[in-house]
Amino acid sequence: MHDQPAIVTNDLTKVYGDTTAVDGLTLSIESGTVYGFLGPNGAGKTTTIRLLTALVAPTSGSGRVAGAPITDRASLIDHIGYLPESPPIREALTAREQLEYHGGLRDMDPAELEARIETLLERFDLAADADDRIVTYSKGMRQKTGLMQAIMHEPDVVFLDEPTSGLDPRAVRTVREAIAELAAGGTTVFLSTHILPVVEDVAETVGILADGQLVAEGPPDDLTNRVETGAESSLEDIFLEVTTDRDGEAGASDSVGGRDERCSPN
Ligand SMILES: Nc1ncnc2c1ncn2[C@@H]1O[C@H](COP(=O)(O)OP(=O)(O)OP(=O)(O)O)[C@@H](O)[C@H]1O
Repeated sequence: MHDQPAIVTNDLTKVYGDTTAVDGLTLSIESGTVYGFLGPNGAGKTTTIRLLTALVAPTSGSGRVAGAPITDRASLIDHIGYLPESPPIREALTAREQLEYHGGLRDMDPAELEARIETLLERFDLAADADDRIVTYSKGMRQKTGLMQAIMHEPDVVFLDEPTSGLDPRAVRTVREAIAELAAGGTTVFLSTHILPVVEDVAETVGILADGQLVAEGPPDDLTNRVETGAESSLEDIFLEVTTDRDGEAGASDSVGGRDERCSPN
């Protein structure tokens, strides 16, 4: 696993009618790293994740995740975890029941499953609420339940779409620490978020998408050092610079950040 990139794509493209949601995306993401995936609304981030998790088929191009082709969901499924923006959890269940149900779907050994659930509930501060119905949970508690579900089978690669959305600062910190722990344990984390400080804190590499194209990529420090705005430069500066066109509208990719502008991740 460590000899090959965890995620590789080659010219990956997804077209919906007149919209090219993902446009010739070529990625190579090392195992055991956190990749921060940024982009304005509608840039194609969720579509990219749906391609990489075999939920939609590419129009053209190819990719592999944990060695499995992204067109082969059956091969891919054991290797990946996915926390979508709205986690697929059942309101009528308790968190414990939800996790048991999900582990059952994944054919996890029952004793191993129970131990794993206890560990996760403690880790995410949900042990005291684990036997209450999810319908009574706050947004943050639901988000944490979704995150536990995404990582409970210890996937090689986990895709997190806005994992800190709706969380209070303490819960954000828990999630940030969990992401760092996952990566330290060898899991590759593909993190899509609008919350730049979280990315700056945890990601080894950042990719910025605009109009379906990768317009900047590199370690956060390298990206921010490229912006000549003096001491105030930040990931927010680079984000705004590469996703803003000459008319000052977000989302264009043909001004500052053509593909040639990308930093090398190395
Ligand atoms: N199933 C679909 N059918 C048609 N168009 C779609 C579909 N899914 C996404 N799109 C379009 O593809 C483009 C990219 O959408 P996507 O949801 O991937 O962006 P995003 O970067 O995740 O946005 P956000 O940050 O707002 O979640 C948008 O123009 C969207 O309208």
